[in-house]
Amino acid sequence: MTILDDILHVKRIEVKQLLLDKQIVSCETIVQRPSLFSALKESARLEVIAEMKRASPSKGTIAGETDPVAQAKVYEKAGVACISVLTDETFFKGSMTDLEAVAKVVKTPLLCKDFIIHEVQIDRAQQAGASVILLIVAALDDEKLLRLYRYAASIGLEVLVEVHDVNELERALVIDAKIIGVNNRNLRTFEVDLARTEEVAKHFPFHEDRIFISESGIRNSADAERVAATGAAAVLVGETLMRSNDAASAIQSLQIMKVGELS
Ligand SMILES: O=C(O)c1ccccc1NCC(=O)[C@H](O)[C@H](O)COP(=O)(O)O
Repeated sequence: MTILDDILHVKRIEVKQLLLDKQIVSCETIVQRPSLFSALKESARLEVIAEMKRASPSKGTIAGETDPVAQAKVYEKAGVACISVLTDETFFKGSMTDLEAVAKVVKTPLLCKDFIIHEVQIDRAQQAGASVILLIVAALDDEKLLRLYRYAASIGLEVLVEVHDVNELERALVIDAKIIGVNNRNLRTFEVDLARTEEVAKHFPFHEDRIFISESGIRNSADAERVAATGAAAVLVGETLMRSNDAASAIQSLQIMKVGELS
């Protein structure tokens, strides 16, 4: 059993509850936000996807009392490409209320960071104001991955498809995922290793119209430079920004020029 198995067990219970909740209805894009894909494609610098993360299975409480609205405003002012809000309550102490509150105050692309296994969660994310959802390849079989990806796209959402290794990258490419993130965290040991990004990057079809992102364990500009060298368009950063006394400066130190863009 991995932490992912434990999380998915809770998600199955949550989905049953959501399906009973008649308030959740599919709705065409409620909030118009800029495209994450376009923002990352057009940028000359390594972009930051900044995460609102109160706690995690690997670290326990990180910043439990943080005001998500204040944090999101700092992120947006610092020019992040996207704000990610962890909405899982049981393992990350996040909530849909956090996402709804953030959605009201920012205009940037907004990622609902959760463990999605059913369409009703996608509807809920959109209803809360998200413009991007996460699909974790390790959590889904091929049929469900494709079905959820197509469903999200059909209601106007962008999808960050998360992989951990080259096999999962191949599965993401089979569904023609356009935005693919490598999570550097081993879900069995919680160890983070940026070599995961480097390994997957060797097999990533950069010549195609796709975006490559590195997620987890990014702490400083040296880490940013290391993953930027692989061809990553963005880093997804949670803990480092949540623990920082000056998140804006921390973000700035990660927004480095991409290799080949320096003149
Ligand atoms: O963060 C964890 O402990 C964790 C454990 C199990 C599954 C997922 C987990 N994290 C979710 C994330 O993807 C990260 O919050 C995100 O990539 C940011 O990571 P970091 O910058 O290392 O906080």
